[in-house]
Amino acid sequence: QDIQVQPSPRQVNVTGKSMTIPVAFRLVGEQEANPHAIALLKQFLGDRLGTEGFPLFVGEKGDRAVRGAKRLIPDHPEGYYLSITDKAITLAGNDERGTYYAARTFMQLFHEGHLPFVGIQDYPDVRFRGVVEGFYGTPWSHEARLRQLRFYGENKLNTYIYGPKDDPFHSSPNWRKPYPAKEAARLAELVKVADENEVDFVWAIHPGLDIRWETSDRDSLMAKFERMYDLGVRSFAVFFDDISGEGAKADRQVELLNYIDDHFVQVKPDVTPLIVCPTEYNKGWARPESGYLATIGEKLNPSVEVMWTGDRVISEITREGVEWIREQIKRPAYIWWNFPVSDYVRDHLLLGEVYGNGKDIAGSISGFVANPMEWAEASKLAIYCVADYTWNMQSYDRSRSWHRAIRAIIPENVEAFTVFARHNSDLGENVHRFRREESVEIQPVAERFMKRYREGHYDERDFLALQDEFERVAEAADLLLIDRENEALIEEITPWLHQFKILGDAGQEALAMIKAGERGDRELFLRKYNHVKALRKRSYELERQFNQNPYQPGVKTGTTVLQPLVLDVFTEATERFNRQNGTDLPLLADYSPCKLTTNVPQLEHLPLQVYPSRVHLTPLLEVVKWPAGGYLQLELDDAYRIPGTRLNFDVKGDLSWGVMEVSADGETWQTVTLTRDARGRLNGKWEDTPVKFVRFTNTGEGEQQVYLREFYVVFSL
Ligand SMILES: CC(=O)N[C@H]1CNC[C@@H](O)[C@@H](O)[C@@H]1O
Repeated sequence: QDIQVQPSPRQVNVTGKSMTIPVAFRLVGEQEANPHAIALLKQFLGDRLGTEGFPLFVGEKGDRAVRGAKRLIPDHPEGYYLSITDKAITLAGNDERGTYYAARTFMQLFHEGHLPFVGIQDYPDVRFRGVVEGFYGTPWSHEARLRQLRFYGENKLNTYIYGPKDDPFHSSPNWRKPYPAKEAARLAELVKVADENEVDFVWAIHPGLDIRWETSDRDSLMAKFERMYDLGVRSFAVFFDDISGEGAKADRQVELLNYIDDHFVQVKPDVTPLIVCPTEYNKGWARPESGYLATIGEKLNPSVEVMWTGDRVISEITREGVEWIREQIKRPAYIWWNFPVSDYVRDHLLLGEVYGNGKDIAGSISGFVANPMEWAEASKLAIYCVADYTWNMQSYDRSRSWHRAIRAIIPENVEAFTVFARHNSDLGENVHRFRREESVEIQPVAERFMKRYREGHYDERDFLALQDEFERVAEAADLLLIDRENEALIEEITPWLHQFKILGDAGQEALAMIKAGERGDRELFLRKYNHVKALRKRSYELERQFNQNPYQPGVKTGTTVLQPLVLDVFTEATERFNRQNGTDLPLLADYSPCKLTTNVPQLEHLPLQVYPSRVHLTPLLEVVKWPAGGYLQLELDDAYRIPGTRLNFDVKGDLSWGVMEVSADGETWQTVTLTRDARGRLNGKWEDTPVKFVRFTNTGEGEQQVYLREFYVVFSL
């Protein structure tokens, strides 16, 4: 039968035969085997375990219990040999973790009262596999982390890197300070549960925002690592990402890292290799003239792992890309994959398939950890697939893995969640220009239908297919809203489920407008028209109510295919009705009264948040390199007074290198006086004459490195 094991094992020999599950098992090898594997088996087998019964041999290579299998155990870290015959069961690890993984696979083979006769030889492609909790935004809760660690144990992920950007004891201002007692106790519990699930709990520190290259700060960092060691932490990382100025200097960073390696990691008996996230962590930012990567490659102790996000901040990982960086840093890169992280598109859920990474990169990397969404349960879809991909790349099948992930996460509502996830996977326009497929199956139907509808002869089968899809959307939302099997997941996605229900209803009603219009049924048409407008209004209100944050507030769903389809159908049907009836029913406002132009590369695709009388630039999480002469310009759709504009670049020095100006025609400009408030933000206004343009320019001599924390313009007629 089809042996379904997650992640997909390397070598599986099945005989096609099986046996009914023995009523009793007796463990052989308990004294020597990995205690976590033994604990897992005892918990799983429960009262089936006894002194009599079917023999279950468990142990590591060299242990007596599994000496007969010695030659069959793969000679790879975390490898294992598993066999089930009518005589005995053997779970033999190449090391302790391998035995644990053999037990995890064994547990998955129980199927409908039977155990298959099978021989499995298995081991992972990638040495370090897992998750880096490294996003901006609300850090995961303690309970969410505990659930994550157990999930990693189930999926043979061996690494969890604790590095939430907004934890003040991980980053500034308190990285020098010990955790308060309550947080310390929680971290100690996480370390314990990680250990039980054979996961390395890596504690990361992010000192670069304010580190001083003096002995005192070096000692503070060492002291903090010692305290984390006392809490049980045995794996450590230093993140130097998203910083500028003093902290970004490669030679200083290397000096500190080598000191930590020489005086902490190498002297402790049980600490795994140090991991660093460099400041130049992607190829788009690597500047050979800076010599940064060359310094890392030549001077950083070879035992230190160096993280890398790929060719860009958010990017697919390719063989060419990992070979390039390997040359630069003189070691395999430890991949920090920025997916499904959504801290730069916070109004979207990223529930789609994991794809686009090379299947030929295993030999060129040392690790692969995914940076997830702040929505821990929702992130499990992608994490499950990353576990499958990093364990056995060649056999990885993006669709099979994704469907299995859904079944693993919400087994009672697979169909509904599949519909929901299909239409919540793309990011929409974003500053990193990273996109994902969405609504793949229905997209060609939607495109063909709209084209032919506009031409006046759509295919009824397409109409019915779209109607059916919108019905499924509405049904899925309601089924998931009452789901109680994974309450933590439903709690996270509830705002999006409400939005999804509205989308399903609006889609059906917009299609009903077409039929009413064709039948000349004015009264019905107007009912449907008003219902769609009401649904759109409810959607906007929901956007203002949930998931408010200073970056991308609100709740977006189906933004790539279904939402545009509803708008297109509504608009076309209403325009036809107006023509046929001489009416002037208004269309749905979906305009943008503001256009951004810039010559600052990192700002070129910055989405705008447009409100009736305000426009905000989406704040950026990374350091912005603003070249001399670099400008950012907003063009409004009309001439307005500017009762207020605010700028916050979070720079310590003054902003004498920059100037804010306004113009009515884009030719003659007037300078706006900016005054700094108590929080260092620059405020200005222009009420003398109405203007259409607002711009900010680096009029200085050199490049400036700033954080785009806030930039908005309030305008009024
Ligand atoms: C190494 C890295 O990607 N650092 C940052 C900055 N880039 C991506 C962002 O979305 C963050 O989540 C992330 O923590």
